[in-house]
Amino acid sequence: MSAVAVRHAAVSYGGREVLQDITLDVAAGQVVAILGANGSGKSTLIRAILGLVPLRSGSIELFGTPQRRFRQWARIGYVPQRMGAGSGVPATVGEVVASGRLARRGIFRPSGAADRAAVQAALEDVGLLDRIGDPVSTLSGGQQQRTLIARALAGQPELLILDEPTAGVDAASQDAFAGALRRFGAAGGTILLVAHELGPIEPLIDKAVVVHHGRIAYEGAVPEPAGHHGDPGHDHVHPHAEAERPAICVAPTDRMPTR
Ligand SMILES: Nc1ncnc2c1ncn2[C@@H]1O[C@H](COP(=O)(O)OP(=O)(O)OP(=O)(O)O)[C@@H](O)[C@H]1O
Repeated sequence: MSAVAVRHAAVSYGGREVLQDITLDVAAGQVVAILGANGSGKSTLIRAILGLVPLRSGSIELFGTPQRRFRQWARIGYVPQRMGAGSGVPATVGEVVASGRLARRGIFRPSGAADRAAVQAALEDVGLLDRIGDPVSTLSGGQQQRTLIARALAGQPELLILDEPTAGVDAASQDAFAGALRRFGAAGGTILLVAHELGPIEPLIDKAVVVHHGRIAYEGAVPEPAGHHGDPGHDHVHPHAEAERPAICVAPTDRMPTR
């Protein structure tokens, strides 16, 4: 079964078409990365899947249910593009992560042992359990981002949707993040993420989808970033899994090949 099934979806902002004819499947248990240049429509696609922006045409199903009838939002954990939780909110790390339990337990029921255990497990997973009582504002940007990932994990979702979760974060946070995703995937979780640079999560990716000017330009194995690999000084420190991998543009500086 598909966790996410998008069919011929189009999205417009104020009459300007931003996504056109998007068809995409994320199978249960799959790890799918959405790549593409700035402004290509990646975040809009994620927001459409989450029901945050309306479709102009086409359809989306979540776990086999048409999105407009889907109510089981606790099955989905969402990590937004930028940290908002630390800016001006005097909450502790533990409180932010505990807010990820709300959809699961209902807002009027006090948190119980299961909630506290889930919060602790999620913080341990991202390597921040020792910061549980600290104000979020005292954490680094990467640690704040890990807090948001822990918040999503604490809800024990089946599908994690992440929008550029590691953009600009330090290497330690990237590694902690990759470890948490690896464990989530190994336990059967489904992951859909927008990424600019895959970094340590590249080995986890089952399918890459490149969005270009609002359309899906490529779907398949993780592409080589065009324009860097061929450089004479390029340092080949990572293994190449297959002899032939498609070279396609994923960075804003890359140019699409003309067809
Ligand atoms: N709320 C909005 N209203 C109007 N236009 C928008 C809105 N959000 C995004 N856009 C436009 O839609 C296009 C796609 O934006 P989107 O954020 O989906 O791209 P992206 O691929 O996620 O880019 P980035 O990598 O910079 O986040 C851009 O041209 C953007 O300016």
